[in-house]
Amino acid sequence: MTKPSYGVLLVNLGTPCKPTPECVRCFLKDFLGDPRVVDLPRWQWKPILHGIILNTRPKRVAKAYQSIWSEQGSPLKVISMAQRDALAAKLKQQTGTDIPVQLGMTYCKPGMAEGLDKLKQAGVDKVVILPLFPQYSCSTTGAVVDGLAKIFAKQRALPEYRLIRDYHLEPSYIDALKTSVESHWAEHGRGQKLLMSFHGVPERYITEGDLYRDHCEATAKALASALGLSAEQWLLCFQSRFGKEPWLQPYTDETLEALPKQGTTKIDIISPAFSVDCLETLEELAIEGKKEFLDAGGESYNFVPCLNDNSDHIEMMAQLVTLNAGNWNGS
Ligand SMILES: C=CC1=C(C)c2cc3[nH]c(cc4nc(cc5[nH]c(cc1n2)c(C)c5CCC(=O)O)C(CCC(=O)O)=C4C)c(C)c3C=C
Ligand SMILES: [Fe+2]
Ligand SMILES: [Fe+2]
Repeated sequence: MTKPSYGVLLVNLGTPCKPTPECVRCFLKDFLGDPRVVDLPRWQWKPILHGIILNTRPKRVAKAYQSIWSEQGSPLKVISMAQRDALAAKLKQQTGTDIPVQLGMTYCKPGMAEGLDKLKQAGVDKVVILPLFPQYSCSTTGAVVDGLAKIFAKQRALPEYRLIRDYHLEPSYIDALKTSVESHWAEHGRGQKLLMSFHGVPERYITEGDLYRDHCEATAKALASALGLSAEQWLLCFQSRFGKEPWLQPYTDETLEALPKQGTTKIDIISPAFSVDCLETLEELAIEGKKEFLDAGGESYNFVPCLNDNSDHIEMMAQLVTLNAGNWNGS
């Protein structure tokens, strides 16, 4: 059998293995313990994390996970694995060769080390690494790079690797989002405004150099323009704030509460920063966001799912991978 010329590591954030307070605690300990995510000095953050957050948050968040859990497990992991399989099939169809694709997550299992090991066992020493965060942030893609450095620090030989830092303006990504919104409109009708709700980060990360806000704004403008929306027909907002310092604004929850009072009672909402549906979309937007909007006087609230394993999303990943593999293709 011919050796594959390279492999692909798809990376997503991570998720608890079970929707129980114990597993959520273990996930939050790993995730919120990463200085890329919460960058406060350790002496200040560790007592808050271990003394307060890990004792109070897991019970509440486990309930939220239970409301979205599927028979196969956490949606984030289940859909990411479907993406992995679909991408491997697409690459085989396009290149005629078996290009191994593995999933690795920054936190919890399967980890990036496990994914890289499997690629090594498949015989590849060249890897395209695709973090599934379309917009770069130090708190996501930055954390992936730190995680890789920790793994590589324990190895004598390193694979050759190419990292796709972001794809926030990739035409095939914008096109896939456009198609998804248009088919949603065709099926469910169209609201007065399209809200594009991105995961937030502390505002300070941006003033200190994170590219995230610029990337979100560029994605949002490109999508609005692809859909032919005028300035009054769409809004950019940021969800999931955490802690006391200011995060990127406008906040999604405050926007949802304010819109009906301003005469916007029918909306569609999409979350382009997430490659797969997860707690932040299925619970925070599709369940809680809807309640907030309807309670504030809204009449119609339609959540547009993430691109997940849609064929044009997988096609986009295959394009990004083969482009970045460059001279590895066929080597
Ligand atoms: C505390 C700081 C946080 C930063 C900074 C942050 C950035 C960030 N996160 C995502 C994507 C996801 N976050 C998810 C869950 C989640 N995020 C935070 C906190 C920060 N995120 C917490 C505490 C949680 C867990 C839930 C909770 O306790 O409220 C998820 C979902 C995981 C799942 O299992 O479904 C994703 C995905 C991005 C893209 C981002 C910065 C750009
Ligand atoms: Fe667990
Ligand atoms: Fe998050």
